[in-house]
Amino acid sequence: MSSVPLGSEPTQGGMRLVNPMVYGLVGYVLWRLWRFTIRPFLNPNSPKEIPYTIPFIGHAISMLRNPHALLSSTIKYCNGSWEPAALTLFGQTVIFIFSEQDATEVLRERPDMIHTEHIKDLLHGLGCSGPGISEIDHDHQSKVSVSDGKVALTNHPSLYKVAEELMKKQVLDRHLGNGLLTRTLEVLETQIRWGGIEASTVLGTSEDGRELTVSLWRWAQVASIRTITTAWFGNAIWELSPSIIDDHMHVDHGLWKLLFRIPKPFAREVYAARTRVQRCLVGFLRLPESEKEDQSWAVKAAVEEMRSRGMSEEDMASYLLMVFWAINANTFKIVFWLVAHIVADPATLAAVTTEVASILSEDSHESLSALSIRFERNALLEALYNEAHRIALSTSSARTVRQDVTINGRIFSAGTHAVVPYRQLAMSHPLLSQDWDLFQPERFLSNPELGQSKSFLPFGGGNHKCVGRFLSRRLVLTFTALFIHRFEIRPLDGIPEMGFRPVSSGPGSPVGDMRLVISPRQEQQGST
Ligand code: HEM
Repeated sequence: MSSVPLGSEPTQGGMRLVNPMVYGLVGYVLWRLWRFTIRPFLNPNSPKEIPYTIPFIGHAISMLRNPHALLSSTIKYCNGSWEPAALTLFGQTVIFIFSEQDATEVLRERPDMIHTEHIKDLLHGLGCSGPGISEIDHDHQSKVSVSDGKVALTNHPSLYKVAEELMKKQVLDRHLGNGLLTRTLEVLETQIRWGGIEASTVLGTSEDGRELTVSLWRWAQVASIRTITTAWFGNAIWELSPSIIDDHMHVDHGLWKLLFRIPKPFAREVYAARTRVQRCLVGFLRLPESEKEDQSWAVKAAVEEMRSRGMSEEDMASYLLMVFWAINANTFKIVFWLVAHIVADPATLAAVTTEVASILSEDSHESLSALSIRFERNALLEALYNEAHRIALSTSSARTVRQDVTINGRIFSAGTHAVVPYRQLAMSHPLLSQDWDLFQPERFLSNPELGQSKSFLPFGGGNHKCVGRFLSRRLVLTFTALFIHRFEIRPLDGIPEMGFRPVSSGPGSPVGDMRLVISPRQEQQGST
């Protein structure tokens, strides 16, 4: 048998294969050395960069799988210093802010950071065209004739700025705000009547018809979304689309797919739901004014503004879809967690029942608005409400850095994004983080100022703080108080686990449901 000498043909072919692999490996090692050792050494004031394995993809897969686990390990990697840390998500550098001091700086109104890049991404995800996004995002100028045939330039602020002011005025102006609140509570009240329970909420009826088994998750959705939507858009919207609540849920659930621009074949459900809501909103735009006289002032004014700018009906519908999503995305989740935690603990249920009964017995002729203020001022209800927000926290605020800026000694480079994840921000506070996974309203009861802590921002902070925070609080507390006052409640399940989406669109949602057996309280039939 003749032996094959070393260095003959087959080995050269092997070398050809091996060479690119060796070059690749060397290149990869050099890249890591540069990126995670040399560069940080040369830029000691940049936020700490968290190493990753796959270039471009960075931490995106971990973020999609479990955002909070990724952020916890990031904080650990920084030795629990709560320093800002940079993660890479699909080629973009995102600096996560964890401390109260840094969050306050990032959230305050400042020229070097903008929040509209994220609004543009959201609008794109909700189907708005390029020209529509540009109209919504850009200030522009137009010529107007002045005296003697002369022409002057006049400034038009972007639609987003105009519409943001309309929203603020709608909820914060005394007259407009009170009107909206009254309407919200009126509709809400009809959702918590034995005779007003929506069929989709009911899972079963006892033989004698005196008890119903209901889905708490569905009830929270239906009551909140129906209430808020009716108060903002008026009743006619329900005639245009009976499925709008389910469609909203699909959009909310799959929003991250729209934001990450996942192709349609892999995200059919969310694209189909988005199309259905858009069609409904186009229908809403086409309704004669006489059929939507009960719409809110802000929606009417925003539509007039969009029409005066000559926007297409489709882009107007995408803008309204963004409003529809923003006003409806979060409140029902807090309703769910608050009621779930109260009814799961007999002692808490008994205490709340007593408190609510005492508030309601004080003056039986009080308006719902006046009652809702008294629910809000009740120390126990307030502590429970804050604790429900704390345990479900998952909202975040995002800003884009326009030009290099130094924040508390760290340089944030132009083009990077800064995100304040409110769950981790709260975890940086010793009282909020203590026994994090346990529902302990006592932490707020014994420290009433904790609810105002700058580490506890479920509604965001700074200039873009949620405009619906007061309305949402009234709605959640009024729902909870009347629900507990009007029904005998027996939970069939324990409190479900909390699930979080890859791109947080608000508080966590339950994984599963909580079934409740309810019957009307004898003494409540016919009264409040
Ligand atoms: C539990 C309920 C809610 C939570 C947790 C919540 C949370 C938030 C957060 C964190 C922000 C700030 C986003 C940022 O900094 O970019 C925000 C903004 C906003 N929220 Fe809410 N929200 C809730 C309910 C509502 C309701 C009921 C409305 C409508 C009445 C509403 C309307 C808005 C609007 C219009 C903005 C944008 C404000 C701006 O950019 O200036 N929200 N919300």
